[in-house]
Amino acid sequence: MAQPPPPAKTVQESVSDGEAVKEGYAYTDGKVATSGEAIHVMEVPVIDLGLLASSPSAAGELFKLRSALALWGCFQAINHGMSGSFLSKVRELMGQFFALPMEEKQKYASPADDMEGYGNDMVLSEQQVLDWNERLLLIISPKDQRKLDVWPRKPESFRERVQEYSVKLQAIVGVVLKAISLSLNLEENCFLDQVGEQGKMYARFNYYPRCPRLDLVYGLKPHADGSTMTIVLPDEEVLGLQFLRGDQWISVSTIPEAVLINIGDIMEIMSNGILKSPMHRVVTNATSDRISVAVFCCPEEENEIGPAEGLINEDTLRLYKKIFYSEYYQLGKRPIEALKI
Ligand SMILES: O=C(O)CCC(=O)C(=O)O
Ligand SMILES: [Fe+2]
Repeated sequence: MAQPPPPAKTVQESVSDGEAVKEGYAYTDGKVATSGEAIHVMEVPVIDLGLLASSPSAAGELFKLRSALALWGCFQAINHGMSGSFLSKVRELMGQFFALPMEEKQKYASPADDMEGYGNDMVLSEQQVLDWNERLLLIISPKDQRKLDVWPRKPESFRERVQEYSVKLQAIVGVVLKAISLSLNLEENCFLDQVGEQGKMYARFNYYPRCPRLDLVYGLKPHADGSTMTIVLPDEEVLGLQFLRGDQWISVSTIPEAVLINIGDIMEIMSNGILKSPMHRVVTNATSDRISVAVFCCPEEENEIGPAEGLINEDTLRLYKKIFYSEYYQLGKRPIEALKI
C-alpha cells in the first residue's frame, strides 16, 4: 500500500536537523538588514489602566495615552487585571503546545482554504518568502464563532486558560477604547459604539525558533495590523519585536507583568489619522527561541467604521471614507490605504 507523503517540515524541525535556512524562508535580495543595522532598544511608554478610570489622576494618564498612540502607536499596559502568575501560565501553555510532537500539532493544522489552526503563512504566491515561525491562529471571541476542531486538546488546560484570557482581554478592550475616546475629547462610548461590544478577537500564538542566519529571515515581516487594537503578550526574556519610528527600527523591551497594546488601521481611521497604526516586525534570535501571543481585536462584522464625527470640522478635513467592516476584507489592501480620501 502506498505510504502517505510525510507532512511538510516546519521551521522548528529544519533547525533541529541542522539545516541552515530552509528554502522558502530566506530573502536572497538583501532585504533583511537586521544583522547590519544598529538597533536601539527602548521601553515604550507605560500606561496604568487603573489610573485611567480614577478621576483625580485620569487627565494626566489620558494625556500620556494620547501622546503614546500618536508617537509610537503602542504602549505597555499595567494594572490590567491579570496577575503576573496568570500571565506566566499563559506563556507556559504556549511553550508546552509548541513543544508537542509534530504529529499532535498537525491534528490542529489549518485547512488549505482557511487561516485558522496550526501552521505557517498561507502561501499566496510562488515568490512569497515565508516567515520564520510556527503559529496557531484561533478565533477566541465571540464564543459561538470558535472552531473547536482546531483548538488544541493538549496541554489539557489550554481551552480553559484561553477562555479565561479572552474574558480578561475583552474587559481591557472596553477600558482602553473608552480612554482613547476621552483622550481625544470625544464622548466616552464613541469608539466602543462603532466597533461594538461583541467585536471579533483572533489569537495568534507565535513560536519563533532560534535561527543562525539573522541576515536572511524575518520572524514576522514588516506589517501594520488591520485590527482596532492588538494586545501582545511578548516573551518574558527574548527581545525580537521592533517598531518603526521615523525611519528607525526600535527594539522594544517590556516589563514582564505588562501587556503591549498597539493600535491597528481601524483605530487610525476612527481617530482620523491622529493616532498612528505602527509598522512593526519581528526578528529572530540566534541563540534563543521566542514565543508571544498577539490578540487582534476587530469590530463586529456588520458595523460601519469611519472617522469620529466629533473630530471633523471646518479646519479639519475627513481623511478616510466610511465603510462597513465586512466590506473592507475584500479590498486586499491596508485599510488606511484603501479608505484614504
Ligand atoms: O511576536 C510579536 O511580538 C508580535 C506579533 C505580531 O506583530 C503579530 O502577530 O501581528
Ligand atoms: Fe502585528
